[in-house]
Amino acid sequence: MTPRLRFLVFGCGAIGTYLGGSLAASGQQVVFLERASVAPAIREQGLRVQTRSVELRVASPTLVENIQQALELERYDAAILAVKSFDTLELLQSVRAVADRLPPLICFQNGVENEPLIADFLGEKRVIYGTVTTAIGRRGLGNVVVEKLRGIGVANSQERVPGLLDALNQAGLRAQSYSNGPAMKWSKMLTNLQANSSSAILDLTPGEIFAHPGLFRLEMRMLREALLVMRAQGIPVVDLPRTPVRAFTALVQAPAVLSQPLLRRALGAGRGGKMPSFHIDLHQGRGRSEVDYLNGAVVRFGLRFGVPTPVNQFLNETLLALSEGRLALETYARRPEEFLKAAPSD
Ligand SMILES: NC(=O)C1=CN([C@@H]2O[C@H](COP(=O)(O)OP(=O)(O)OC[C@H]3O[C@@H](n4cnc5c(N)ncnc54)[C@H](OP(=O)(O)O)[C@@H]3O)[C@@H](O)[C@H]2O)C=CC1
Ligand SMILES: CC(C)(CO)C(=O)C(=O)O
Repeated sequence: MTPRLRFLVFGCGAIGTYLGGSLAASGQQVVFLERASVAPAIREQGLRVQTRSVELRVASPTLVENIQQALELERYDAAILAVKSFDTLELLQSVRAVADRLPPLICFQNGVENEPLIADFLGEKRVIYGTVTTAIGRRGLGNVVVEKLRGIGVANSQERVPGLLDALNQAGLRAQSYSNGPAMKWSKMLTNLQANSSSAILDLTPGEIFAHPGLFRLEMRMLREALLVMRAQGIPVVDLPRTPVRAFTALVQAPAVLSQPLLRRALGAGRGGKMPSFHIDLHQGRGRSEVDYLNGAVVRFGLRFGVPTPVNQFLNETLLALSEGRLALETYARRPEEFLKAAPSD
């Protein structure tokens, strides 16, 4: 058993509860920083992580509501960043003044722009690239279910990473180390892009989207744009924990007769029983969406590297308009033909 490590977890939502709850249940010291509006209720109820075989419970988790309280309690070995990408900037602004007292942040968020932003605010030494391929559903405050256990990835960019990996593995999180952080994050983004925005916009399951020939073609064009943007930057595709991203990429480039049935099956298995996160956020009326950090990132990097990305731009703009209430939810709901008419042509 490695010595007890001290973790600070930013955000006690699906991923924060899963990672931090698993670490706490395995004997590591964990402090969660959550919003003041929900922290007392989570503290009272405790944490619950339901896996297929066991239910982990943390009866009295330590929750704080601001960074000063967190720093009064401990000196940390690592922090875990588990807020949505649209909350990263506000969080970094709230901790910037105490940057020199913070440990490195392992960034487990989806998207490819969080780590550079953390480095800008807190310095290169305080960022470790991370990824989660296990799918987690949120049942309530501090209450999550492991929909599909795969693992997590952590870039081996600092001396302390092997010790952190041991602790993560002892907690059953199936951690693997990666030598190329950006390749890990971009490869994860490829998997997140699949049927995510289209499922939210159309209110269809990923299976329904991949079964429709026109929607399938549009998805493949969107993914090929993302692959070209990666290639323009010299970022390779890598496999992720129990996620064969390279084989997936080969299928995206193959003829539809071959790829469509295989991708339909793989996509069904990919997210467990969970609808893609953009669908959940849109239909829960969250008012914000991570789409601008996934499809939107493809567009921004495409502009920078001279790669046209019209399909990603269309999906990003449409889903942002729906999320912000500028477009009615019914506009394309279960109306693939209308949606395809509005999409950029081949
Ligand atoms: N769920 C999954 O299966 C996976 C998710 N991810 C990624 O992990 C990241 C986190 O996602 P997920 O856990 O699902 O998101 P959730 O919305 O479930 O959790 C984020 C939590 O952080 C809280 N929060 C936001 N800002 C702050 C802040 N400044 N201080 C304290 N708490 C804050 C949020 O509160 P509030 O809701 O009030 O804003 C919320 O409770 C995302 O980037 C996601 O894409 C990656 C792999 C799998
Ligand atoms: C389910 C998973 C792991 C893959 O798409 C994910 O990243 C998410 O839900 O945001």
